Amino acid sequence: MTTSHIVEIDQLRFSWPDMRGQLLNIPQLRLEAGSSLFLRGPSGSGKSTLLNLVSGVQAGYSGSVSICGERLETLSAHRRDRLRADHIGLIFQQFNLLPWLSPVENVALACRFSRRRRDRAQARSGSVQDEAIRLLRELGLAEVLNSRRNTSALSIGQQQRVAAARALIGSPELIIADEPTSALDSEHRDRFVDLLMKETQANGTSLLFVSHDPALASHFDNTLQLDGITGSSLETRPC
Ligand SMILES: Nc1ncnc2c1ncn2[C@@H]1O[C@H](COP(=O)(O)OP(=O)(O)OP(=O)(O)O)[C@@H](O)[C@H]1O
Repeated sequence: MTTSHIVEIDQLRFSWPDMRGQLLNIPQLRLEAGSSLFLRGPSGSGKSTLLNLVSGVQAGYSGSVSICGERLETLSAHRRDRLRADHIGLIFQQFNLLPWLSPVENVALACRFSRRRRDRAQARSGSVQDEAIRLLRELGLAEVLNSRRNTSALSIGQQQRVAAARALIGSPELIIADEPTSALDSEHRDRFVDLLMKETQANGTSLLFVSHDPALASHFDNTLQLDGITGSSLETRPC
């Protein structure tokens, strides 16, 4: 990797086929290693679409999107999948955990798709399993390690922290979190964001975090406001 920018966007324009006007129009965006960006905007303004472009799931844009120095539009779908597995940890709104697996197995799963993350996890704790346990402990989930419950028996807040541990294992350069706090009350929400921030800062990991909730913006280095088709733009500014 030859750049300190984990995400680099230049002249990005995107619209869905049946849309009048551009949904996304981002002249330039840089996310440095270890920095955090809060992405907000009204429903339908294109937040999830932007995350899908950045994570290489959605193609068909003009301009350039680079992750860890690799321009996604020059890569095959297979190379984009590889890049995502190796360098991006994803936390989804619905967590997407496998309910029949234990919390440790869910966390370890991320290393199954990436030798790079597996090697990093092993280097840190001796084995993927021990690194999963370390992360779950760090995230305040020691109690679920001692129980034999599978993941579906956990509370929403516990599932959310399992999802965060799964995103963090193997130290990917970028964590992308899509509305991970929408099911939480304000106290649990703040605690979760603080924990996530602490873990990403300790690893020098960049964080791209989407939420409707403006109260969270103060936790982040920068805010990007999307205005959808009407304004179709954004500004990056310190909070
Ligand atoms: N696969 C798709 N095909 C066509 N249009 C789509 C598709 N996915 C999203 N859209 C449209 O793109 C616009 C932006 O959707 P997107 O989900 O990115 O917004 P969002 O800001 O994440 O919204 P929310 O906050 O409600 O999740 C919406 O008008 C949506 O209907």
